[in-house]
Amino acid sequence: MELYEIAYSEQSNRFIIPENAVKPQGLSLAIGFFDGVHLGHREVIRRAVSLGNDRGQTPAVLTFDPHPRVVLGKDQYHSVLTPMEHKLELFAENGVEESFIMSFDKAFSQVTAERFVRELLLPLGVRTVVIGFDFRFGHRGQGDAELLKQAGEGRIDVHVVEPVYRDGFKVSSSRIRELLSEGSSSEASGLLARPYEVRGEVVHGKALGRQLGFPTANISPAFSYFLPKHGVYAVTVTLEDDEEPAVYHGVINVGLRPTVDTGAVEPKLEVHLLDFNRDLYGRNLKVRFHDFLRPEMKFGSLDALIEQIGKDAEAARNRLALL
Ligand SMILES: Cc1cc2nc3c(=O)[nH]c(=O)nc-3n(C[C@H](O)[C@H](O)[C@H](O)COP(=O)(O)O)c2cc1C
Ligand SMILES: Nc1ncnc2c1ncn2[C@@H]1O[C@H](COP(=O)(O)OP(=O)(O)O)[C@@H](O)[C@H]1O
Repeated sequence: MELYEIAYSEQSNRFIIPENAVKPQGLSLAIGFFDGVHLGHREVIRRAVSLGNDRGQTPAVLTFDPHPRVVLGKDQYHSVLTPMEHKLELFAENGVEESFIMSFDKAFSQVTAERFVRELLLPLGVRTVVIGFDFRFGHRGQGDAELLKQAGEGRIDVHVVEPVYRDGFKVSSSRIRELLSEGSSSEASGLLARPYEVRGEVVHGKALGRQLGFPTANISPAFSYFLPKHGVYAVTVTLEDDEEPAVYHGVINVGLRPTVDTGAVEPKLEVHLLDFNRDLYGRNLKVRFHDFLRPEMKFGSLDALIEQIGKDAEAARNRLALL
C-alpha cells in the first residue's frame, strides 16, 4: 500500500499534495477518521474498494491525524482505539491500495468544505467517494454528501453507507469504548471484527513477579490507547520483532495493583505468558484482549494474590484453548 501525507499550508493558502499521489485512472476514496476500523468503517472501506475495482479506479482511504477533537481543544487527553500505524495495516488488509493522511491542524480546520473538495479531492483525481452516514467535513463541519456532490461539479460520484447494527446497537467507536470500559471485551471484538489490541514495549518493573512465581512483562503502551476496564483478561500475545511471530497465550492485569502499590494513578499493563520463559525486556508486544476474567482486587496478603493469579492463569488457559 502506498502512503501519502497531505498538509494544508497556511502561508501559501493551499494544500501541499505530493506529485506522485495524483493518479490518471482516478481514485475511489473512503473518507473518515476510522478509529477502531470497526464493522461500520469496514463497510465504508469495502464499498470504496469494490467500486474502485469495478471502475478501474484505485481504491484509497483518506484519514486525518491527529483527531480533530484534539486539535480543536474539545478533548485534551484523547485516547485512541487504533493508532495510525495499526489503522494503516487494517486498511491494507481490507484491499486499500493508497492511504492519504491529512494532517489536521488549526489552519486545516478553517478550510471550507467547498475548498476541501475543489482544491484537494478534485486535483487528487477522486472520482468516487464513500462516506459513513454521519460524516461531516470542512470548517464547522458544514460539508456533507450533498455538498460533496455540488462542489464536485458532477465529477465525483458520492456514496453514503447507512449505519451498521449489531445486537440492536449502532456500531460506533463510542459503543466500543463503552463496552471496553465495562469489561465486555468479547462484545467489543465482535464490533471490531478482531480482538482489541494494544501495542507496547516491555519495561522493567519491581521484579516482584518472579518472586511471586509469575513473571509479568510490564508493557509501556506505544500510543495513547483507550484502556479497557481494570481487571484480568485472557490474552494472546505476539512478539513484534520475532522473525516468525508465534502467538503466545497469557493473562494480563490492567490496573493500579492495589495489593502492592499505594496511591498509583497511572494504570499498568502486566502480562504473564503461559509456558514461557524468556527475557522480554525491550521487546515490542502486541496484546490482544479476549475474555474478561475478573475485576482487579485488593488482596489481604501476597499469598492470596499468588493463589488468585494461579487460578487466573488456568482460567485463561481454558478459555484460550477454545480459540
Ligand atoms: C494475572 C494477574 C492478575 C493480577 N491481579 C491483581 C489484582 O487483582 N490486584 C493487584 O493488586 N494486583 C494484581 N496483579 C498485579 C501484581 O500485583 C503484579 O503483577 C506483581 O506485583 C508483580 O509486579 P512487578 O511486575 O512490578 O514485579 C495481577 C497480576 C497478574 C499477572
Ligand atoms: N512467562 C513469562 N511471562 C512474562 N514475562 C516473562 C516470562 N518469562 C520470563 N519473563 C521475563 O520476566 C520479566 C518479568 O519479571 P518480573 O519479575 O515480573 O520483573 P519486572 O516486572 O520487574 O520486570 C519479563 O519482562 C520477561 O523479560
